[in-house]
Amino acid sequence: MIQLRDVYYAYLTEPVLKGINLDIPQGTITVLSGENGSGKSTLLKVILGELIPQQGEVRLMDTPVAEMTDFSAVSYVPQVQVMNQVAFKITCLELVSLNLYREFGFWKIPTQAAKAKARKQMEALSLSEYIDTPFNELSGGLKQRTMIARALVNEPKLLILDEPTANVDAESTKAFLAQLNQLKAEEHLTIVIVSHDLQALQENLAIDTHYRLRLGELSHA
Ligand SMILES: Nc1ncnc2c1ncn2[C@@H]1O[C@H](COP(=O)(O)OP(=O)(O)OP(=O)(O)O)[C@@H](O)[C@H]1O
Repeated sequence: MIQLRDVYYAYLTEPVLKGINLDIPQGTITVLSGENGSGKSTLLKVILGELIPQQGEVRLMDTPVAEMTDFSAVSYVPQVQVMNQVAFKITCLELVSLNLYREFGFWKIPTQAAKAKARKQMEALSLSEYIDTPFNELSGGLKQRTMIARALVNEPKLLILDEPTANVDAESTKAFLAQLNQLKAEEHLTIVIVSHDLQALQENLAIDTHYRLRLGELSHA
């Protein structure tokens, strides 16, 4: 699903990523940890083709990422801050439905079918009571969960999560990680998680591989 070969990336002169090799098979859960500033977000951006490495090769779903035009099978949820707001008034259901825009048809507005799918996805993440709530009024944890519902609604093959349990209480974290296990087992979803919350992950998540990024190099944790 993801392959990196000898990848170097530098913003300025000193490389942040120094010869990264990585193989992530389909249907696995990979955890990526490392100190603040160790390059985790940079690595995610390289995997997603947002940053082009100066050296090395990045392949997503057997295609060089630089040649990919259709990213519909890839969902990325950046870290959500409590202060994150969307610029216009929108309910959670509308926000989740918007990620089905490929199905909107001629009028380019969410269809009833898209809304029904979004509703089902929100229910699966225990968000039923927030369907009509304006997104900007939610707490950080609920915003995070709504963004994850949005990421899952178009049935991706690859889900990349940056600090998904930050600002989320212990009980919701546990429920959310159980859902990730289920998505791996039932949908064969490939999941990559950047996290500091290692104890919760190790206790509740069916992790296949845990890598640590340190001084620009990746090793098994
Ligand atoms: N746009 C940029 N321009 C220059 N340097 C940058 C830029 N973005 C990040 N860096 C530097 O690259 C290094 C890695 O940053 P990155 O955000 O990838 O780390 P991180 O492990 O994700 O950190 P955190 O855990 O704090 O999110 C840091 O030294 C950071 O200051």
